[in-house]
Amino acid sequence: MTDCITMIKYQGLGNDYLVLDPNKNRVQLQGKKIALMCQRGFGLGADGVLYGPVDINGKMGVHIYNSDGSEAAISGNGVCIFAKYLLDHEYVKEKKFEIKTLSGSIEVECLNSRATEFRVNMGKASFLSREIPVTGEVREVINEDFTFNNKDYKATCLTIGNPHCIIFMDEVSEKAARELGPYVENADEFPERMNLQICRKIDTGNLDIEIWERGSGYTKASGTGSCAAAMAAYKLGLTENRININQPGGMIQIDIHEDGTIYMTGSVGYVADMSVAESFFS
Ligand SMILES: N[C@H](CCC[C@H](N)C(=O)O)C(=O)O
Repeated sequence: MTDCITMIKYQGLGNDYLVLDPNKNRVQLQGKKIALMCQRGFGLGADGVLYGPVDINGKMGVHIYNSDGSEAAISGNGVCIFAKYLLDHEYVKEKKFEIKTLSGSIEVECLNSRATEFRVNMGKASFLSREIPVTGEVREVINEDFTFNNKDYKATCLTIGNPHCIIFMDEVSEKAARELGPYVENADEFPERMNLQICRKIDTGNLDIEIWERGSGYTKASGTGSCAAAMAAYKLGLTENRININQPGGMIQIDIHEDGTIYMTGSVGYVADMSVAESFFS
């Protein structure tokens, strides 16, 4: 029997990823193969692929891919899932360690013995247009007028290492996210495309969000999306600095520190070891 390729599926509040470890499989990853693997009809079904551990600037790191095969600099749920993988497979033994991503070194802390709860230092956000990026003169993109699909919206945009557009609405639903998401993701104002979170304030400690991810479409949860929604609400003076972000897959707690550092607390679960057909890689 030919060497089978194993991928391990995990999920973070229903935001599911396949981990492909190059130390355990001799494979070459290409974008279109990732997209095929992630398909829920012809493939294994996932919101993305985590390829690692690999060496990134001399540190243990992970490459993060969306289900369309595009590479993302950061994923909050992805980092929590990869941290669990590293602990489950004894790449690390400490409870606190760093994972290198294209957006930098991310400090993670495992909060329980089953390695299902993690606290992640997601760094600081920036609302600066040239960093997100958003076209036009350099400014902070706060409560700005945009037109998507011929409708007018007020949006706040920021980067958490990946770009996010936050729109507060009275109706936050899967339907609304699916309708608006593709227009925001691919708007001309966003040269590197865009993740969308539509939000409703419940009170100064709770937001409801629905998500349309750049490169993955509708998902049940988003770590960076939760950080972005919380940071936008806090910047707009709508919330305290500890905010529960309620989303279809569950709740992610966000803490914003005095210096602007954002911490997220997320939960992840192991789903399955999968033996994958060679045809996905040939
Ligand atoms: N689709 C995102 C990356 C994954 C974000 C989300 N799954 C998370 O948990 O942060 C992007 O292209 O920037």
